[in-house]
Amino acid sequence: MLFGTVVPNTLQFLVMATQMVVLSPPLALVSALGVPCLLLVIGYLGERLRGISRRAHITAAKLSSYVNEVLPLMLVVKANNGELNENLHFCRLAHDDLIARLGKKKLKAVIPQIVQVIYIGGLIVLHAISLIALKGSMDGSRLLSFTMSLVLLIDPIQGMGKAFNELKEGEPAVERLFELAQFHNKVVEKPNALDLCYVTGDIKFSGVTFRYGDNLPLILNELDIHIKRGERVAFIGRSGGGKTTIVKLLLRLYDPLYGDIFLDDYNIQEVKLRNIREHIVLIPQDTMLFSGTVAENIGYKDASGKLDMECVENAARIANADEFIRELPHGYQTNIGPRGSLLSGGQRQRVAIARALYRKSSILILDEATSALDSMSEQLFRQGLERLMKNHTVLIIAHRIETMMMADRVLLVEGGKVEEVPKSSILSPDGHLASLLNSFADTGRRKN
Ligand SMILES: Nc1ncnc2c1ncn2[C@@H]1O[C@H](COP(=O)(O)OP(=O)(O)OP(=O)(O)O)[C@@H](O)[C@H]1O
Repeated sequence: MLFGTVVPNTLQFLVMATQMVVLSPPLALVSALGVPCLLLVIGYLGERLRGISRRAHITAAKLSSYVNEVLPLMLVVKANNGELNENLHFCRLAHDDLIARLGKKKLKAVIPQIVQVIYIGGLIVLHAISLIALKGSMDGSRLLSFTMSLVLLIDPIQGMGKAFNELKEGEPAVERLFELAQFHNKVVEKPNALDLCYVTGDIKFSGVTFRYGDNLPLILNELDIHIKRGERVAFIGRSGGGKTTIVKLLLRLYDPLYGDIFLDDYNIQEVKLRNIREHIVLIPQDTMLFSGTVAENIGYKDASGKLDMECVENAARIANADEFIRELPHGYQTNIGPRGSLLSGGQRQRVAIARALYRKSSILILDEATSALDSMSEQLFRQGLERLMKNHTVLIIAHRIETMMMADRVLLVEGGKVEEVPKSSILSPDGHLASLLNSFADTGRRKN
């Protein structure tokens, strides 16, 4: 823009203005009075364009975030006869976006015309005044040359105006970028953080108190837990009780308000963030796969950037996934579609186990899915899980009794604290835990 528009237009402007001063200094002075008026008009129109561009950015962002949200949920939309509603919602957002973009295009198209009309109007008035004022003191050819210079001045003025408007149009996008760049992550790694190459998997929460925001209730209140290396611990409790929050704090997605969390006796706030997440592998409730091949999904984020196919296949075999992967059209190189949509729920879960095995971490977090698989898939998944759990410290957010029984200890998360409950009480039909589990189930049923 600098060399394409600003420099040539400035040069042309200076040449024409000099010529006008040489031809008639008093007329040039009168003409110069018109420039600030023109700049004011261009400035005003530029501000309007900026406002309309900002609105167009917002409507486009709303439309794209809506599409991103609703497309993956298409199954839920169709199953609930929500097509009409979603269609209307989409049309409304698309219409808003269309209006904002059209407004921007119209203003951009009309700005040069407005500037031209004002300029030509000014030119005519100036001409009339000069004819009366000079009363023949300026000969016809000089007046014609002066007028021609004035006419040719419109091009550089419009060129500069266009450059100014392009700047104004781009300003909202730049402002948004600056806003994003100024976002500060609350979890900050210390400059001299430790590089922990290996951990055995011993975890300690000491007096951990946490809330998500200043005015939000405490989720954890002086929580103490010690999970020894190689231990399997199941967390149970009411929905919203804070089980997932414990896991998020361990991954250092948030920092506690008070208290400390230790990994192998190292306070995690003193350890490099990358290290913490290297040693902990998470299998979330909703298995997250990416569009790409099965092999890429199993070896997701291999730090070396190169997939070790032997390790990928080995992980898939242990996870009971190798057999179905080999039956796919291109085996491990089959593209599994957006979010792994070409695989069944059970297959996706086994790929997730294979991914966890590939990572070779020492701590495993399993957030058990609440929806059950069919019994064959469930059996294959559990077999894979059992093999994965070996040599790991395991934290399970458990919803089903079978999963609780896989753990060495069961911790009940209640009122911001944890209480260990004997496994025998899970199976006892009239025990304390049985009635609690029933009350969780009732809460779940009421929610549904
Ligand atoms: N990012 C967040 N911001 C504000 N509140 C949150 C956030 N995430 C969770 N919460 C709140 O914190 C509480 C504990 O949530 P958490 O996800 O830990 O529960 P949970 O025990 O894992 O529940 P579930 O069994 O239903 O998954 C809930 O009341 C929830 O609404």
